[in-house]
Amino acid sequence: AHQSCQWGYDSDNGPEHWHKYYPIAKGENQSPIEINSKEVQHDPSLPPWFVGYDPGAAKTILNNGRTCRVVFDDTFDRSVLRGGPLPGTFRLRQFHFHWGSSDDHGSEHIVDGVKYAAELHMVHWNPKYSNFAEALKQADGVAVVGVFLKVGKTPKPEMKRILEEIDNIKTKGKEAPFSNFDPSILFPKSRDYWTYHGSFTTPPCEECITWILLREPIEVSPDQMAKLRSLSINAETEPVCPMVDNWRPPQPRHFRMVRASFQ
Ligand SMILES: O[B-]1(O)OCc2ccccc21
Ligand SMILES: [Zn+2]
Repeated sequence: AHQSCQWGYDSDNGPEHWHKYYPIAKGENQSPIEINSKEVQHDPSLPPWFVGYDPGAAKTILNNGRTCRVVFDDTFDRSVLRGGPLPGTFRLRQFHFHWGSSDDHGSEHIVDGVKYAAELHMVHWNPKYSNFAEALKQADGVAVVGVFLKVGKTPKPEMKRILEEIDNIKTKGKEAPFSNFDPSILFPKSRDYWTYHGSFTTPPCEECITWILLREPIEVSPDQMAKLRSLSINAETEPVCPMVDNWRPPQPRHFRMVRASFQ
């Protein structure tokens, strides 16, 4: 089949290959990046960010063969993100995760050398553009709130509903209803964040994302991580291939400034 629809995270279709069909993958505004606290600039003028999510906007949970994604109704300003570095309100479209094959790695962004077990991406788009496909062609088209997942002793109760659905979406293409869920319950206590301009961490790697990375990780249990790793990338009829290590390594920062909302 056409290679471009077969990108993945293996040695023969992984991040080192993506540029062949998505040349922007070698661009100067790629994500993820390494965050080095010493090079970050505290910007006291950065406002706080806010979300107003309607639990009724949650629709389905999906295994797309690369991640576990929860999709929301984004046909109007129903669940929105605003403030922080953003111009206006952005509509919540979906959230998904990236994780490792063991607890000591899996996040995409790395903070002062620390790799977290996983990274949650809450994806929003700028409704000044007619749709998501249009928005991803614009530098101010998409805003992603990134949340690090750290493994500790206590499970994160707010993750339970997502992980309970995993058994219904084990293989690629499986989808299940997922309703009445306000994803802001997944956020940590602190609203402190780093922000910089970057890209999708997956093809098409478009450089359309204002990243808002939360400093405080949320804590999940080893069993909760194991549940996430029980997803498969294969379809039901194919040999089992675990969905793990679906993260892109850090990309060159080039001349980009990372700003911090905190001292
Ligand atoms: O590349 B990503 O995983 O990170 C940001 C994003 C947004 C929408 C789909 C996939 C992604
Ligand atoms: Zn992502």
